[in-house]
Amino acid sequence: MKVAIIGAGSLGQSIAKGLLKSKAVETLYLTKRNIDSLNDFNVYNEVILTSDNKKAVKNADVLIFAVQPRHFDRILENIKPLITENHVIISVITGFSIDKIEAIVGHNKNIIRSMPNTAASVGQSMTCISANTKGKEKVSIAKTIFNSLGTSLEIPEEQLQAATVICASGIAFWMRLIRATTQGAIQLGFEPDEAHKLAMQTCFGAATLLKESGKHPEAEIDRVTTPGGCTIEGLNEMEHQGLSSSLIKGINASFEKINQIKK
Ligand SMILES: NC(=O)C1=CN([C@@H]2O[C@H](COP(=O)(O)OP(=O)(O)OC[C@H]3O[C@@H](n4cnc5c(N)ncnc54)[C@H](O)[C@@H]3O)[C@@H](O)[C@H]2O)C=CC1
Ligand SMILES: O=C(O)[C@@H]1CCC=N1
Repeated sequence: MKVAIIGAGSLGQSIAKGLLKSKAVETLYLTKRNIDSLNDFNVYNEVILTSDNKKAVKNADVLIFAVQPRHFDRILENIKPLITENHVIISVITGFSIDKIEAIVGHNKNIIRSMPNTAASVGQSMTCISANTKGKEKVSIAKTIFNSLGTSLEIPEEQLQAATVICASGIAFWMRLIRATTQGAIQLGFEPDEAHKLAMQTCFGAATLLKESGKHPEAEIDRVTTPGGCTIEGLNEMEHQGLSSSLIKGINASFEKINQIKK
């Protein structure tokens, strides 16, 4: 597969690292206005760094757009004459609808709108994808790419804003929970690096338990909570302080915001 990442910034580089790690690409073009900061990628034979988007579009089959929303229209207009019916256009750009992309490049192009997260760089992204009518035939290509960076799920485009909150912003939400747990562990007497390790691995273990057992979180909670013990004491105090409620309210606030900034 010949892939181009147009706009290799923070997320674009996460995707590039994941694709290189999983050896999913034969050639990988990385474009950016100033490519100096991409020098770390020079060690890979399959990577071509360029600030020329047209060169990347001409030479790649799959185009992954990872620029800021405000730059996307102009970049698409610029390369539009070079986009063919064989290209697979994948956008990871927040809030930029398939309708808007079709209005620029045409309905007859394969368009996939996606929302990965930054864990793509370590092969653990949860990526949601939606396609236009023509792009439906190419969903399997997008899935191959995103499954090489973690797990993917095809959803209706109307749910993509919600998926952005849960999966993309979700990385930040989970980081904050890990940080809070770390702070709690330091208060209990652990050194910061030990506290961080305990919090991280316990979080990883909890997610892995659910993934591998297929159980509901509450079933795993029941296995930990000794009647009259310290776990239920802690859990109930967290709920009295609004743990679940504040997470749900935060998710809703984030969703309201993303709908306000939608293009
Ligand atoms: N799924 C997620 O976790 C996240 C998704 N996003 C979305 O991903 C997109 C990219 O976000 P970031 O990577 O954080 O942005 P960024 O600003 O780090 O990266 C964008 C890159 O595009 C480059 N660029 C600008 N104009 C260009 C042009 N004409 N040709 C080639 N490159 C050009 C910039 O130099 C920059 O390196 C945004 O649309 C954002 O909404 C952003 C953050 C997280
Ligand atoms: O915070 C934001 O608005 C973007 C969308 C998801 C992650 N970052």
